Amino acid sequence: MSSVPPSSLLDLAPVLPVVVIDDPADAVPLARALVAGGLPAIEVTLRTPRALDAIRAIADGVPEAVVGAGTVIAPAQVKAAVGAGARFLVSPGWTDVLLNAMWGAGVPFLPGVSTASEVVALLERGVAEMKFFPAQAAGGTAYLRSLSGPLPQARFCPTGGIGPDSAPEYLALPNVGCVGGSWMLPADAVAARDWARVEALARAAAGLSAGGTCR
Ligand SMILES: O=C(O)C(=O)C[C@H](O)[C@H](O)COP(=O)(O)O
Repeated sequence: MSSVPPSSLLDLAPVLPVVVIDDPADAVPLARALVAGGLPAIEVTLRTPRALDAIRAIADGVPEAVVGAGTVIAPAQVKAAVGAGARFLVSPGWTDVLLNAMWGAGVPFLPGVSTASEVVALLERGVAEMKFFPAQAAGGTAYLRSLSGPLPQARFCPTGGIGPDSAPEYLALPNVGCVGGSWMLPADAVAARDWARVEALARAAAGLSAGGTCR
């Protein structure tokens, strides 16, 4: 089974796919397509009733993937996700209660922030890697660039409204490790189980860098 390297969740790949899985039977072929395309870290959002089953299926069936849970907003979900095999946790926002639960889980985590005060509060607690959410709506690259002056020690995975065209501009920022997004999993491709198309989109995403392509 793969484990998240001690260095950083943000350095596994330039793009972290954010996945919504309705049918756990899709989990393994979907994860295989992403891994084959060069995106090993996969965030399965806890937004569907069978999300934990999807995480378990990927953890068991695709050992080369690094599967994590997204949309984690309650301590009970932390426990359930790690129990299902999640190797990292991502939240859209955070509270002290949630942060304590994620600290206690023993896996890397990215709490969500969208303001400077939230960043400072996380740094105060010893957390320097976070999700910037919702990235485009909360100020995009201009906002993150502004944060990098006073708060250079904070590193981000911006997520929300990012696509292949805007990703390179995020990746060019000194405080961005990777970007999150769902564009490599178009709803019609998933509905049609067109895993070859998902793999091709993942491959293009994996090749993104600050310059545009070929990291
Ligand atoms: O559920 C969560 O915790 C999220 O992170 C929401 C994400 O922002 C989107 O699912 C991905 O954003 P899009 O690339 O705009 O689709």
